[in-house]
Amino acid sequence: MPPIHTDGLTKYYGDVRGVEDLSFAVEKGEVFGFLGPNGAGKTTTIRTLMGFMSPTEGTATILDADIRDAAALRSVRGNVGYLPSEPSFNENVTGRRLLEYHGSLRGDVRSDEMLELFDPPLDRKVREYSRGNKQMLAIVVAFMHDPDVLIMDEPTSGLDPLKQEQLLEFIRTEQQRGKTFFFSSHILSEVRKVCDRVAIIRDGHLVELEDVESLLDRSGKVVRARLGGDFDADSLALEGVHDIEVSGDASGGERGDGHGSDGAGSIGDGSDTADSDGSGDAAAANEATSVTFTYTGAYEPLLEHLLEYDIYDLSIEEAPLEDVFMRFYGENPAERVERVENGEIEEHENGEIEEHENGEPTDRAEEADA
Ligand SMILES: Nc1ncnc2c1ncn2[C@@H]1O[C@H](COP(=O)(O)OP(=O)(O)OP(=O)(O)O)[C@@H](O)[C@H]1O
Repeated sequence: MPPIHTDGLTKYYGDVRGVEDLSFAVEKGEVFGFLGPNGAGKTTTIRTLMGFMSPTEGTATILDADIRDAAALRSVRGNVGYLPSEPSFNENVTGRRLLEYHGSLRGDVRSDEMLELFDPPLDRKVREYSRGNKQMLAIVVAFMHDPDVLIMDEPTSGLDPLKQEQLLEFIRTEQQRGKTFFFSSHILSEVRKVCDRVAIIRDGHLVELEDVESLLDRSGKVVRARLGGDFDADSLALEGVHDIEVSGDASGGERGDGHGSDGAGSIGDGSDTADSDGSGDAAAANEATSVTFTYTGAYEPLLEHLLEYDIYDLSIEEAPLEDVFMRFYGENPAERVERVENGEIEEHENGEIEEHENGEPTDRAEEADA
């Protein structure tokens, strides 16, 4: 049995859905990312997995212990590390005292080693701790008994960028020692650095489960450029370019990078673009165009194309997770299920949606099938 396995895991808070019908397995030695926007159900899943709440339906196992069986779960706790989303400790004792206490519960194999990487001020009382200090203390507590399975809820939150990077690096090293990680995040970039596979949860439903490389290939990059020269927006219709927005801009910098300025408009929507700032002929030589788009292809053809212009600024970043959701899962999954049940749409195995009219496939859908 995989170290973590869920089977139809469902948790409702009264009438409020936390998560519904989650089924997945986390394999030994895997770093498994659990991704979703705020309120998607990440914490609910983790707290249910840890046995802090009973599932409404379905179940899960951790190291073969059924989470509904408190005694079984207790027997494996010593081999599970847990990092909550908002660590709460007894505020009136020192960090050192807390480590001694947790060491007495589950053992302390490596707190000294951990403290070299994550170093909260141990002799101060926890109530004096900053958010980042508390997070570091919680990380030491999660790892100090050297568990085989680590369950972590947004583990980098509260850490400064250097410590965030150290934690991700530490996770990679621990994975090589055969440790299994299940961690939630809403930050795609950190997930891509360490995870083998990701599950994406939205509105309590699992909407995707795939390896990270495939997800990133599909999610694309956000490209922002400020280009000089005689910019022709239509020429950007390269394969893999989506959601183009352009705006006129003055290259002297008075108007910032122009992103999101009043002049913004989509190609084809009839809005004025390169000249929208009305800067006139005198400024023409200094005129720049800001362009933002999503790109899913190889870099070379894109860069070759952009090099036809003077490039004042260029940034290529991963698409925010929210954009990934909108691109691939723009519809609320629960509504989608309802529409399938009502015969309004049909969902094919390749993920394509076929629209029906009055319960019948449209001509367009039939053509697509042919
Ligand atoms: N104690 C609770 N009582 C009632 N509803 C709750 C409770 N905890 C969570 N919920 C609801 O369950 C859903 C999932 O919340 P959850 O906290 O699991 O999401 P999350 O993905 O962890 O979000 P975030 O990234 O903001 O921490 C939300 O609709 C939330 O409002």
